[in-house]
Amino acid sequence: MSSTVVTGIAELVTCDGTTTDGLGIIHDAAVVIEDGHVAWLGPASGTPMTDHHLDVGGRAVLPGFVDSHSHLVFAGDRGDEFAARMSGTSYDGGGIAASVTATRAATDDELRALVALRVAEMRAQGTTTVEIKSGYGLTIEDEARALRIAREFTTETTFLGAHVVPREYAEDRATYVELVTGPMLEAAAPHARWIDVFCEPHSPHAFTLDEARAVLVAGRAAGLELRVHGNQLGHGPGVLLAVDLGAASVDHCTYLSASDVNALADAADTTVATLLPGVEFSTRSPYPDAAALLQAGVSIALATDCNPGTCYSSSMPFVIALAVREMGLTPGEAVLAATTGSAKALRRGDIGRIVVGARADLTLLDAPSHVHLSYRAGVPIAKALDVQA
Ligand SMILES: N=CN[C@@H](CCC(=O)O)C(=O)O
Ligand SMILES: [Zn+2]
Repeated sequence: MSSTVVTGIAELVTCDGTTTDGLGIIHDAAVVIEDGHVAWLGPASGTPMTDHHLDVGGRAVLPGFVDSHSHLVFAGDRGDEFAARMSGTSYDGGGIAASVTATRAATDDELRALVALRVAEMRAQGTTTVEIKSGYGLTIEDEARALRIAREFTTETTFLGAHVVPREYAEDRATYVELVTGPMLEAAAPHARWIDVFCEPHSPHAFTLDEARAVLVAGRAAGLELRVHGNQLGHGPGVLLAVDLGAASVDHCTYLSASDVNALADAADTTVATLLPGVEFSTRSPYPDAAALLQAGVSIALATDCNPGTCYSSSMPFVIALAVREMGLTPGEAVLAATTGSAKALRRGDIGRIVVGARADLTLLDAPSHVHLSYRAGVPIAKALDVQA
């Protein structure tokens, strides 16, 4: 087994929670990596002997970003829909049908190549773990296919047959829910860790509280863990449903009532509120107050939601910058939400922190401090660090 030491780290942001700000920063640090895991870290003066040496030249090193919400398995483009929104058209999920048509028409190899490009784009911006949902197939075969392809890139795969009710079932929603909770779930479950549902009373295409509950209960019975798209387009029951069923995460949380916030605070050990500010950006929606959520004791995460409709950005640095500028987080709070917070949203203890024994998933900034992620918004300073060992 070979080992590599990374030196020249001006600021090592461990996110290990040992300092009051949670960032656990060590200046002039080194990290030793063995067999893909962190074997040692500390001040550079105490560096042990290793087989290989990488000097990063006075830059900051962070835990790799964890993008805990994405929809990367799709074909087609909805730039026209985005342009129309920027001229005042509002989003209601109706455009998902266009992505379903394009995705069904794509070959396996075409879809695989598209996902590979998007995952590479993420890695080039510092993301080392990504969750990928299905949801643009909406037939038994197309959902299973999306998950099979997603599994080639990540273990964090999510069955989202309950993304929208497809056009062909618009007049018979109950039959579609039976399909999603029956044969489609059976075909999808072997390729998925999670099940998700778009619970949204403000969209005629999404699922009601009762439908969403049925989907999640069936998914859990099939051995899947739960996540929810909730409270995206207006106030609704998604957050309370997620908390009630002990979901790992409820995502969007754009519109929250006081009782939603209280419920999330009470459930902070179990259910994370995953904020997706790229969606507010791309749909011209109000940003949720992330600082108030932290103040209330809610566990928060940040993710891109990379998808062809509400946010075609794969960039965690963009999301971090938005969270700081528009949602009231400090640069450090935003980094924590994009690393340990989103690892918690995936119930993963082996990522999102740089500690001995964790996976050596590291992000290198072409800058001396994590503050530059939001200070130098839009500048490509972050990338996943490839280390031999
Ligand atoms: N809201 C539901 N699903 C996606 C959008 C999907 C789309 O518009 O293609 C989201 O998370 O925003
Ligand atoms: Zn989503």
